[in-house]
Amino acid sequence: MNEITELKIPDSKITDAKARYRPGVLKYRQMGYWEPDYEPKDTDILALFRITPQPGVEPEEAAAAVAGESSTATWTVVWTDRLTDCEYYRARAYRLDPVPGTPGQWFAYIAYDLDLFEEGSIANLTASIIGNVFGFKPLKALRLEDMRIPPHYLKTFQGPATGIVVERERMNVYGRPLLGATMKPKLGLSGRNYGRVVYEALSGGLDFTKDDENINSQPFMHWRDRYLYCMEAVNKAMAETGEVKGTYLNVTAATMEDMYERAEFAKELGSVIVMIDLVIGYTAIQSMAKWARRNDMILHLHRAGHSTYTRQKNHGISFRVITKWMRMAGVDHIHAGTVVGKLEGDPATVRGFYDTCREIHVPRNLEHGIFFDQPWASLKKLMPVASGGIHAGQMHQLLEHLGEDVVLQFGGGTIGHPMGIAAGATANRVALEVMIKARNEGRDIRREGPEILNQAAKWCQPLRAALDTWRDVTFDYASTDSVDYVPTPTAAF
Ligand SMILES: O=C(COP(=O)(O)O)[C@H](O)[C@H](O)COP(=O)(O)O
Ligand SMILES: [Mg+2]
Repeated sequence: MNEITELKIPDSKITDAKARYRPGVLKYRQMGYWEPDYEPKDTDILALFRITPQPGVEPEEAAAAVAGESSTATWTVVWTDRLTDCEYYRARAYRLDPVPGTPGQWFAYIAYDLDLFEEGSIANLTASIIGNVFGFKPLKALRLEDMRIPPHYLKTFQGPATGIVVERERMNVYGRPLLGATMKPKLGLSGRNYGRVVYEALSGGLDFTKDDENINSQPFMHWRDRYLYCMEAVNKAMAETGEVKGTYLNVTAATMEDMYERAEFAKELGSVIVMIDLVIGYTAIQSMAKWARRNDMILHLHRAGHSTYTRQKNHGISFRVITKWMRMAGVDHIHAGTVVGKLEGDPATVRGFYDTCREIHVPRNLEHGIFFDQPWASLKKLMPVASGGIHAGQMHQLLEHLGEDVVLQFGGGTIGHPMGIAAGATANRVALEVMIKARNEGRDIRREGPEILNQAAKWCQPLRAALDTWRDVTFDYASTDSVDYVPTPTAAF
């Protein structure tokens, strides 16, 4: 019989110092990482994990393990525990709720003291919160569903470099979504042909065109070539239409130095916007956000790669958390889903992402997957971007689901138009303008939308052709990333 048993140590937090700091292995609960009575402080960073414990692992122990491994604990008692104010620094799992309708999964709430994190660093925040724990053996799966970032910590971040209000002022577009197009084919066009597409799309009525996520500087089109032809197209389209136009020049590259060089050239050529991909990493994103703020540049973020870890409900990170981190990191645009397009997008879940981008204060709303009240502490608003398999025939649905502060981006839905690229752009612009007008006149666009489009198609041949080509195209598949919420009057939230 060993001494620990002799001391009759409890299965919960051990208060006897001799038993607690004796060399050996303790349960995370015994080390104090499960504290159901804990009242989170206003300054605490809160995380909500969906945990799926291995068979035989109690949910309290699994939650305590996540709190422990993401803060001060390791698998065994260490001498240095006694040199640390563990009582203060320890993260605490303080609440567990079974996931409605999903046996074996739990929502675990964990509180982290502000002192555990470096100011203004997404890298530091994430190295704790998602550092080791996702590979932890007692868990079958783990998902970071949501976080509450207190204003005290938010205030150490820059937030969006430009923000929705100033972006609208720079673009001189008010009262309607902005319109864009992603270049297609993604890869293989020469710089000159690429520039032609930009010109056609912008002169046809779009506000923006954009590089796709994987257009950087390949052998078929080096970046300087692309930037030069694109900006020639932008300038020509602006002169012709009298409107402000932009093209997201993707500055994603292998090193920060390369990205800065590309961004500087974009600025020199007069671009109002540059673009980065999520795959460059949090630190690079924050660096580019600071560069964008210093250089009066709108910063577009393509969420390339996110679905590798955001889409499955039981493991990874919800995109609502990525959205939150990106608003803190300081980008101005973020791809946030279309609902009706070709890519994953449950309506309620997407609504939660959009609120996280655009609201000054996001109240807890379990139906939209929002677990915490989130005040945004004056960080500017982040413009959501709807992109992926959308077309003019869905304009009423897009407006209904996504609202007005959004960029609607039609790649195939512009460049695939049977009458040409400029006609594709015109079809989208006309569809948008008539739908906004109808909405402003108080019409029920959800019900009357198709008829409103048909009426406009009588005088707008490009819109007629767009509707004839794509009207029946829908992507009806079940969403994988839906919200687990069963409304009951007695729900103890
Ligand atoms: O290529 C496209 C859109 O092309 P198209 O308009 O031809 O479908 C974008 O990269 C995706 O929409 C990104 O997805 P998300 O916005 O979900 O991150
Ligand atoms: Mg793409």
